[in-house]
Amino acid sequence: MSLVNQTPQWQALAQHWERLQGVHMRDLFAEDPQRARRLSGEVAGLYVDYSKHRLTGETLDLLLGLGAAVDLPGWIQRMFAGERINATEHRAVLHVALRNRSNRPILVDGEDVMPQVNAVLEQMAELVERIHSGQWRGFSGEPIRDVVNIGIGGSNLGPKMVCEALTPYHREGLRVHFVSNVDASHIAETLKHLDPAQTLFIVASKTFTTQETMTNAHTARRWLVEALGDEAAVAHHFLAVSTNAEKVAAFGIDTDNMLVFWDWVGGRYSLWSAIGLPIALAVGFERFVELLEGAHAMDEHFRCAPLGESLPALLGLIGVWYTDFARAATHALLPYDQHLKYFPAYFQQGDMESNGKHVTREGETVTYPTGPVVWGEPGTDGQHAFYQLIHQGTQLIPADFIMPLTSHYDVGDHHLKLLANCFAQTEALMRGRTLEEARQEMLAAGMEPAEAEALAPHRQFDGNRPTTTILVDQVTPQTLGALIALYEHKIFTQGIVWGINSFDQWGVELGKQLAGVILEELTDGAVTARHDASTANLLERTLQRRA
Ligand SMILES: O=P(O)(O)OC[C@H]1O[C@H](O)[C@H](O)[C@@H](O)[C@@H]1O
Repeated sequence: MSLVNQTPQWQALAQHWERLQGVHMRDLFAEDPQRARRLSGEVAGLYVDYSKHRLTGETLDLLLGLGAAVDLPGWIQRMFAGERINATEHRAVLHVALRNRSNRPILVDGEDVMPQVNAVLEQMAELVERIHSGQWRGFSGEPIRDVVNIGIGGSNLGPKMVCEALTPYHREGLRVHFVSNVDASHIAETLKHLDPAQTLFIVASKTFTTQETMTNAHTARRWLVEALGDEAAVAHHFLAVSTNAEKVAAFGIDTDNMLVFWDWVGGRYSLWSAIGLPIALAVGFERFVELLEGAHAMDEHFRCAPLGESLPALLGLIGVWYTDFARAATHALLPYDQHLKYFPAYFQQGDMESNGKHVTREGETVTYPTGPVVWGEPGTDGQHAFYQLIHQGTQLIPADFIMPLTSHYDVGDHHLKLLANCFAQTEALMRGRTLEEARQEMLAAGMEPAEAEALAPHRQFDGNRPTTTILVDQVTPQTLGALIALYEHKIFTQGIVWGINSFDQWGVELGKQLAGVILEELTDGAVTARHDASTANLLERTLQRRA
């Protein structure tokens, strides 16, 4: 296929964007009292309002036309059918199979993957039960009180984000920790407070070769064996989650203590697999299944709904609208829930590793922007830090506001204040404040006309800044599952429109290779490889100063 920006649908959108300049959302709302109702939808416990966007019915028709032109519906079917759509790695993309609660057969090369998926879920359930009931004992016979997940990237961010998000559901008596960074401080500070006799490590790595994870795993192993005085202790204190049984065995973890997943699960889409074990340990296996159910409900919606009603497809297409036509370079995720604090970081990987690509599936260089920079922090904290730029800066930053209607914490009027702030922000971003309004407000407050005149431009807001609001009644395992799947499919939609492969990540390889070379040089104390002058100088200085 030629580049998507050569299609008539794209050209029509570009012209349409030009025509929409000068149209303010305020006017769109004023013209159409049904706008909020028309441009919102509800699926799997999520209510999504996408009316505060710089778009009209015609925009949506054109975007849907673009989705049809790139055969988005066909690609959705191909993913769900287990086709090897990750062509650079010759892999299917089947995180949806991991949460396929209908158990509908999903075939990869003619073989149904569901029996394997269900078998590992069984294994997880048994393991969780044994650990929770105290049947699983440490080497010296003590029950497990602390679980340390050692993993990085997709083998860390997902379970960490979900464990934090579901804090109100945590079971008593078992604490879950996450160690990811190769910086020694991470593991040292974590282990400092733990009792080896009561600690279980999960070494989580799809490849079981990742430097950071292997380094931390070896450090944990040494710590344990030194404390318990016997190599045999490892079998009682280490589990592995991986696709690579050989490497797990080579590390010294009994493959009986290994949970598998498959090459058709991308690391950043793996929390639904045994990589989610820390979640099941933190909140119980039933809750983990509810998480899967929530995601499955969103999957079914994405698989079956027509594009015009598909919330993930619509959000994806609206994202394309801003990235490619408004040239917005970033996208903010703003959860109004403190326990969703890792949600932006999680989808930073989810989105940026998936759609941070500059060639099409066919290897052609794109001539349009692809994945935006994804970032964010929970509200209301962000309001007092970076929202200024979203309101009055020179960049257009589409933002998602994620808001639970009820809190798990019934404390005074905190939650009403949280809600009020969330809605006020999106209203302010949309409406803005005209120069005249700013002037009149100051005059009404008794300010001298000359000063009001001088200050008005500073206190004027253009508004017309786009936001999506996602409401959930409460953050539960189910609604969280649906929310994560919503974003996963949004990312998929965008990758299809841009014609890129969202499921590989070759961009992280080069740095890894060079790190290997440099590590050898640092270990040997001599710079021997060819480096640019800056790197060579930095390495020399490092060696001198550390000598
Ligand atoms: O699970 P692992 O094989 O250890 O990989 C951990 C992470 O490292 C890689 O560098 C990739 O960029 C990530 O997609 C992956 O999630």
